Amino acid sequence: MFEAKYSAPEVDLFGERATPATDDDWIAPVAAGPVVASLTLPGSKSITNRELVLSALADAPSRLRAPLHSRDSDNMVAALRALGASIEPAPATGDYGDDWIVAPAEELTGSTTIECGLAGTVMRFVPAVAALALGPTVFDADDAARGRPMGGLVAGLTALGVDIDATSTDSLPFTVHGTGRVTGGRLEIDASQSSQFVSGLLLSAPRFDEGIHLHHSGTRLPSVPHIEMTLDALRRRGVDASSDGAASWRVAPGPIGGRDVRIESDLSNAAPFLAAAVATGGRVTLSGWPEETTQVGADLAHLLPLFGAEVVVGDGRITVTGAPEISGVDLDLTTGGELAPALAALAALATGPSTIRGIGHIRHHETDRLAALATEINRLGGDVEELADGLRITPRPLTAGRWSSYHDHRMATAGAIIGLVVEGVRIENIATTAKTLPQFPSLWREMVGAHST
Ligand SMILES: O=C(O)C1=C[C@@H](OP(=O)(O)O)[C@@H](O)[C@H](O)C1
Ligand SMILES: C=C(OP(=O)(O)O)C(=O)O
Repeated sequence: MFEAKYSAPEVDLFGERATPATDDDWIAPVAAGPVVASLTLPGSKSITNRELVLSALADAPSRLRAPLHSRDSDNMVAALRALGASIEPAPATGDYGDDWIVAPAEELTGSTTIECGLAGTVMRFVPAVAALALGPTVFDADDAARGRPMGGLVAGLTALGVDIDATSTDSLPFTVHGTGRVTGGRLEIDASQSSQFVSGLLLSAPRFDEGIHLHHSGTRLPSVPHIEMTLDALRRRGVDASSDGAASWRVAPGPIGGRDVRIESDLSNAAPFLAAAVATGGRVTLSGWPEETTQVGADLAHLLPLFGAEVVVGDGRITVTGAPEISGVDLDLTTGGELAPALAALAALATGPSTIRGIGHIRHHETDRLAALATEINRLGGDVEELADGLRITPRPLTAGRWSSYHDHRMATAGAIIGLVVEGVRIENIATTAKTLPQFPSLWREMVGAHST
């Protein structure tokens, strides 16, 4: 379970304004004017955790350069070590901590317990690895994450002949009784609740006797770019992996190569920082912005202009310049649901109404994000209506108040965006940002405080 390794700083974060209240709430730093800042963000959660899994299943050692060090990636490292992989630090080649050298296990062994924490990538990617290990592996998670859906993955692995004990087939905890091999072959699953069910099967599939020919049978498929990220990561390691239709994928059996991989910055964690430029009419530059990527956060380059911002991408950087006013938007975010909290926060500060659709699945993220965003924005005086698959946001003047995080890093950072321009927003459990960005409070302070004009 989570230890206080990544606690929020208790010290003054932004002059007197950020002195913590009598409880542990974090007073969101208010921008004294347009925020003008340049930053580099740590590595991508989604790429780091895919590369860790592939490195642990590879046929030779790998080096991961500039990986993310956060609670989600630490949980992934611990999980793969528990199954027998060796993961050792090597001198840093990035700004945010050691590289990793990963040596695959000679033979994966179960008889262990894996704590997934709050990480969807651990609970959805590692069960198939455990099926390839010999012995039982128990999977559990924080109470807050035990309710996250697992049904599509459990049903898929079970259909492949993997023995899984569970009190509920749709959630943790459960035990995977690994036998050291999985036959694989043709499989149909319903991944409408999470693309991670698909990625979790594809990542281990080169090690299945017959690989996999996977079909999604549900009505909708969220977060498709994350499936493309999985296919891309497999191909870069020499695996024959492809999609043969919008909801069908093939991975051939065969070796996964060891690689020297540089992890890109996390472009989804870029969302609140770039949103700060939009919220304050300022200018924020992030370096480490890849020219080509499968990260859905790259879509911010065309999403933020819809709010009135100007965006320039090039030379490994993105610069977002906010306009004096924020426009309302009408967006379908089916492919990029993890960007929704930051964009909903901007919509709440806009001059006109917004609708964000295609994100029913984010009810299954760290919390029901549609309900959480509506509740928290409305608590500050906003007017947000929950739709079946999205939010309708009508801007109203917002006032000071408490913002609950629901153990959700992106809820905490959405509150920080609003707190830039609404004095007295107190964020409960800012430490939950450690899930993917332990440096959030200090980077935010640096951005707002040191560089405001
Ligand atoms: O595979 C991944 O790394 C992810 C897939 C997406 O999950 P969903 O398909 O559940 O939205 C995304 O929202 C999550 O943050 C990361
Ligand atoms: C949905 C998210 O996380 P997870 O990888 O835990 O699903 C997220 O980071 O927005």
